Amino acid sequence: APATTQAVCSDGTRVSNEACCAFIPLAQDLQENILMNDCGEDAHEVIRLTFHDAVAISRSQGPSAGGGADGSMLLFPTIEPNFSANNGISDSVNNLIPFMQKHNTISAGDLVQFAGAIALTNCPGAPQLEFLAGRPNHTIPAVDGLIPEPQDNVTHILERFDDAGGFSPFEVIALLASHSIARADKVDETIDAAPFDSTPFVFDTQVFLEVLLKGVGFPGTDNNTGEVASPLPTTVGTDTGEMRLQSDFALARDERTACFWQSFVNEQEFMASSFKSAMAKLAVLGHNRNDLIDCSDVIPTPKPAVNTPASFPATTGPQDLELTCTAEKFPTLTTNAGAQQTLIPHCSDGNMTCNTVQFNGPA
Ligand code: HEM
Ligand SMILES: [Ca+2]
Ligand SMILES: [Ca+2]
Ligand SMILES: [Mn+2]
Repeated sequence: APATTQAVCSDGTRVSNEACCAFIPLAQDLQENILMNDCGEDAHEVIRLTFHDAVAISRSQGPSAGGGADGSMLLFPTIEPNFSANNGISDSVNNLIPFMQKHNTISAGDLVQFAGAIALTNCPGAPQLEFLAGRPNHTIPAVDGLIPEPQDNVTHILERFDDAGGFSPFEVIALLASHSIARADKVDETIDAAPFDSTPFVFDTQVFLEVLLKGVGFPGTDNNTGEVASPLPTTVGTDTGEMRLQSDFALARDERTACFWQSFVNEQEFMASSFKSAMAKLAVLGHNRNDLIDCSDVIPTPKPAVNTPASFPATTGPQDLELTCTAEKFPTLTTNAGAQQTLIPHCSDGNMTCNTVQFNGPA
């Protein structure tokens, strides 16, 4: 039977609840004014913000520690963005603050999670996230110390995710699919936008492969907290070499998580659906799902996957794998041709300076 719908928005979109209509012009505004249909820097930063807003909640410390996915980062822009684990988050906070005034029926918590879901649709291969609306604006700033840092050990990271929202080790690794579309600006302040995999504009499984390879060097300086050697460190001009976070390195090799990590290599659908499930949990931290309205029908279909299998980047190969999961067979993958490391482009369109937006703001 055809799906029944409860409301038709002014642009003709059919939605299950009239309350979802307000998000359609917001999506358009976000794309036109910050995201520009690109899986670039601004999209990445907003996706990181969904995590840093949501994970700041604690089952052991109780409600006074923070309200989870509540938009506190936007509502208290001079407090949380100053925590060291949030270094760099001010860019996305300042970019989103103007949308609170322009779309003032939408709460800050909804804005953050919705903007992240829209940003993700710009990344080929990403899942269409669930989006639930109705997070209230009554909230408090989170306390410092709740955001995982790359120098944290595996025990600490797994305990933090459990304390935040009962995430399993499998769900933690699934969430790190996000590092397939991620670059670091602050871990090494001497370089800009150091990617965590060779395809930072595509939501693919390369990050799960590349973090398993032997590290050979650093894209910038070699003495940064939370960074270890990467397999593709060559930097030329604005094309910054790959950076590896110590936390990703450790999670890929630890006996509690290595098999989960390895299980995502070259498994695009499995990775995307596992990420989607874990993100559905993250996005409602601090709320009861049943109090929210399902507005998933306002999230567009993401750009399709590129559908190239995972492959060893040129200069690397199976001999560089550092596998600790013995329970699973590692997939057979091809190696890209080339005697030298292929540079990782700085912009998704191949240009040296990218189309990015930065609004000034209080953060
Ligand atoms: C163990 C947990 C995690 C740690 C230690 C961690 C750490 C980091 C660090 C240090 C950066 C670089 C920030 C900078 O220097 O600019 C980063 C970037 C990023 N992280 Fe994570 N992260 C974790 C989990 C997650 C999760 C669960 C998400 C899910 C949404 C996420 C999404 C991102 C994104 C999208 C970026 C890229 C931002 C950009 O390119 O500007 N991270 N992460
Ligand atoms: Ca929050
Ligand atoms: Ca990627
Ligand atoms: Mn960045």
